[in-house]
Amino acid sequence: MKAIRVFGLTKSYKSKTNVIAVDNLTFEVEEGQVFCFLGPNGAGKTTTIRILNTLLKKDRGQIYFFNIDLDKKPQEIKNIIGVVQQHTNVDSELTVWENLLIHSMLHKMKKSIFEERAIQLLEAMDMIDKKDRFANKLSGGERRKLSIIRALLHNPKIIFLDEPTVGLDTFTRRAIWEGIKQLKFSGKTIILTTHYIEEAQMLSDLVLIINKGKKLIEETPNALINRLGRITLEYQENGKTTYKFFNTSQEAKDFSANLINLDSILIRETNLEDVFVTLTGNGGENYCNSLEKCFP
Ligand SMILES: Nc1ncnc2c1ncn2[C@@H]1O[C@H](COP(=O)(O)OP(=O)(O)OP(=O)(O)O)[C@@H](O)[C@H]1O
Repeated sequence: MKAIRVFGLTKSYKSKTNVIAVDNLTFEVEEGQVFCFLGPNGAGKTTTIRILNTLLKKDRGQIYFFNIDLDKKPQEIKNIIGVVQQHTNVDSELTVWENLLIHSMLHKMKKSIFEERAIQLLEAMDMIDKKDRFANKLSGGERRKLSIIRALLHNPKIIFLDEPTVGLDTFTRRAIWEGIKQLKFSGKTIILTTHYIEEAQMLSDLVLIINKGKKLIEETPNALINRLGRITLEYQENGKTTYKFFNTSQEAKDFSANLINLDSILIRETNLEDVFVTLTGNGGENYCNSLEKCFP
């Protein structure tokens, strides 16, 4: 079953330059998948996510969550999604427990169900001993955990995580990765945006690469790597690094045999970051932005 279907989504900001932030975007997300948006700064990821989260109005396009039309039943959709925004937005003046209680009231949860679920999630996220602490006395990682617990409290079917691990230490980041894997295991659909491409490669079933508001490609990480070539030859010549992609190590070795006077040379496995940089040029002016050019 499709958890999300988006057709022709378009959004402009009416500023001096009239930016088209999202340009005729169409994609589908299968239930139970981890679906990741990748794109350089300003690509249109947050705009797309905010529209899907009912926080921003679109100009054009249709959006369905489990066949429910977002235009017709936004409240019904709010009840089946959980949202962790890019900037943690917990209420600093309230305790952890009070933050959760207010969320449960907004979602009209029964008190007994709220208490049971809140304790379960606080324990799972190793936050139970912080339950009576004011949110402004939590560390950045603890506040992020609180916003994740809050997003999960009403047991949503679809969870949006906008850069969930930015600024977190290695241990907290790994704990959140484990949490995402467990959510997927329990059948939840997860929409992830991240600038950590190794995170996208490790967690995602499907990746949608977006640049300048337009979809470039939507495939599994593995298929994207196969398109480019599974082996990367990376060499430095006069301080300039060149990357070449091959299907086998032997092809890479044969090619490198003809290279002379190199500063350094490395043959390694291709990763999703190589695909991303090839497709988007890391947001620079000479980005490829064309599948035919990038993957002839
Ligand atoms: N409120 C706004 N008013 C005018 N332009 C905006 C507004 N919000 C975003 N934009 C522009 O829309 C485009 C897409 O921005 P968006 O925040 O969706 O990108 P993003 O992919 O999430 O970027 P990042 O990775 O930097 O968070 C950018 O050109 C941005 O400058």
